[in-house]
Amino acid sequence: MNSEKTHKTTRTETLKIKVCGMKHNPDAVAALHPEYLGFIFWDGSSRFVGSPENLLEHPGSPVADQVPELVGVFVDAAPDYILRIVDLYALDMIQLHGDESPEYCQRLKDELEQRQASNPSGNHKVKIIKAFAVGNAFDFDSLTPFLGPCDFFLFDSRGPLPGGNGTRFKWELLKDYPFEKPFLLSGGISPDSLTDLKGFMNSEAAAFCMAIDVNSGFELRPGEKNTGALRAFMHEIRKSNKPLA
Ligand SMILES: O=C(O)c1ccccc1NCC(=O)[C@H](O)[C@H](O)COP(=O)(O)O
Repeated sequence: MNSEKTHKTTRTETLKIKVCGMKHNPDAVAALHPEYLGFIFWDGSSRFVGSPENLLEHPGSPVADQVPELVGVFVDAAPDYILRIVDLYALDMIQLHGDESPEYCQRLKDELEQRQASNPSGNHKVKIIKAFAVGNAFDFDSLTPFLGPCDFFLFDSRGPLPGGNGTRFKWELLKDYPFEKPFLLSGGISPDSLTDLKGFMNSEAAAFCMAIDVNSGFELRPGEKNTGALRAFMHEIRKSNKPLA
């Protein structure tokens, strides 16, 4: 076994769960204690949480008992818009789900760090997730410029929409992932994915996978999650959720 392989089969963290596309029942989903809850701030999505004007009428967190970390999902949005939503919703993470460049990500990171530094009570670091759409092949080297500005990567399936397409990509492509940057696995995950997920979790492709992202595969309608299906799914994942030795 070469040293690269030895290194890549050591997953030391248990996998976390992100439930994305919250709109109609965020509190019920938060009560299941996923580690992350995602809210879509792109008005082309059927899961769009509302216009900034609506949000201004309801400032503060959309989740009453805010245990999970809150993730705002944006698609090629103006940085000022993102920063406004970060404040309104007390976001913990920003997920960039469009064609944002490394320079854009860096500017956003700088802005967030400046705001953190100028807030005397603020040790709250807002993290950046950059999402990438994966087709039949993927050039991981193209991600090198994103390593500095981004805290996490997210791999989703390429499709007609920027996200929420409900389709899977070939997870085995991730065995060629060359970085140590933790990533989220996303795209078309549903209750039917459990067997494949267990296989994935035990494969070297999952070495740097930090979370599983679920969305349309657990919906009663766009933005309303099926909490029964989620509870059963999360139980199964957590039961078999051991880091590799
Ligand atoms: O979910 C959406 O409507 C959406 C729209 C535009 C950009 C991103 C969006 N979702 C972001 C996510 O993180 C989803 O969980 C991810 O795309 C996977 O969705 P699905 O294939 O439905 O599981």
